[in-house]
Amino acid sequence: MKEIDISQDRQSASVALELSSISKSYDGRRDAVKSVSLEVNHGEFLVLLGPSGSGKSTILRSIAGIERIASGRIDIFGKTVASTTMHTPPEARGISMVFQDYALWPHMSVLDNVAFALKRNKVDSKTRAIKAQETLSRVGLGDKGARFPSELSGGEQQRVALARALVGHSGLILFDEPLSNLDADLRERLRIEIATLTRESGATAVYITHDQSEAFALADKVGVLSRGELVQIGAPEDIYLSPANQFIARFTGLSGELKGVVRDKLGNGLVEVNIPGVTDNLVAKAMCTLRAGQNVVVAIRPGAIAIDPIGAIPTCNAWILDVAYRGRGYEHAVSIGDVVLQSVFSTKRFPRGSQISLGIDPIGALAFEDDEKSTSNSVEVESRFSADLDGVAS
Ligand SMILES: Nc1ncnc2c1ncn2[C@@H]1O[C@H](COP(=O)(O)OP(=O)(O)OP(=O)(O)O)[C@@H](O)[C@H]1O
Repeated sequence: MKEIDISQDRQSASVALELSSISKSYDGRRDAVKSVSLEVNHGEFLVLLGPSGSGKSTILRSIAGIERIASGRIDIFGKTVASTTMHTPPEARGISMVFQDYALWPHMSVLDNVAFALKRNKVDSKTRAIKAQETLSRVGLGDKGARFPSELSGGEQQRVALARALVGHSGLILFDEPLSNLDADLRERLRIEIATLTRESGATAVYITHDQSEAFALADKVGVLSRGELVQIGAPEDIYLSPANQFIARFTGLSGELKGVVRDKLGNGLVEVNIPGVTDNLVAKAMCTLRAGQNVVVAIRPGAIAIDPIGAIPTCNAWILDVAYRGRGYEHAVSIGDVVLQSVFSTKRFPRGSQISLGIDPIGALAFEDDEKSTSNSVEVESRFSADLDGVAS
């Protein structure tokens, strides 16, 4: 099988990867991926974010050639590798992959694992060993080349897998939740290494995860998936500040949701909302066309809430339900009306049971049309907030 020569295409094509309306079904009935189209530019880092079962792995495996698409087209560096009628096998797509279970060859030394990636490019054995050693040094494992994978920690094994992906300069690297088997501290360190080393190498990356803080930290561009559909794609800041719908707002981190009725339109895309029992003048950003009298759900980003705001008019009164120490400050759970807002950050500790006032910044108060037509505020919100996102809205 002739391998695709990407070296020339890479220089000419600003679009490194193009998915044109790809669909895939495993049982012939329900689509695991529904008509997904997107482009990734050369050198760009795309993260596909979605809950379990949203189709992330299916898209990644289709790009790699492990799965056949039912319809649509996949182009890599300007060459079609998959369509309804053709399928280039994985080994001929010129792609590197980093898996969550590392997928190293157990019988080969660490150096050989990395060097092996160069074998298919017909690089001579001496150059292979030199390049593999250089790349191992770049990932901080210059002294571990003679070991076998079983003699390394999980984090070190994942670094070897990263070195193997980087050494071949394949141009396109696919990451399949590579950090999910690692503990929190190591995850953060390796995330930084993946971000910097991949960018330094000039490779284009597609990375899948269900962790929104990981996605926002890594990506130039985030694609959000829900039930096999690409529901929004854009810069992390755009997705966080202007989520296309309530699902995306929830999935990317909320303190809570408040149900209310639009009192007035204020201009500049803002509306004044009456939240029964809480406040009659919550200023929120309209996320769709809204009119006075309309029922809305206001999704509140954690970074938008300030306790006892200084120099600003408070939005409402609230009570502290819980407080948790987080190193750089405290996260509070606060009760307003019959709603609990979580992850309300302050550098000051507010004791449980104390009454406080809350300021809510409209930049993180996102008003969506409420389909349920009820103004009860007893909605339960699964807050997936990570403190990492605090700064995004500010
Ligand atoms: N080999 C398979 N056979 C049948 N159905 C499958 C297969 N692989 C995935 N699916 C189904 O396709 C849909 C998308 O699955 P996929 O694994 O792509 O999602 P995901 O977002 O990667 O999920 P996770 O984060 O749990 O890995 C799901 O409904 C899943 O049950």
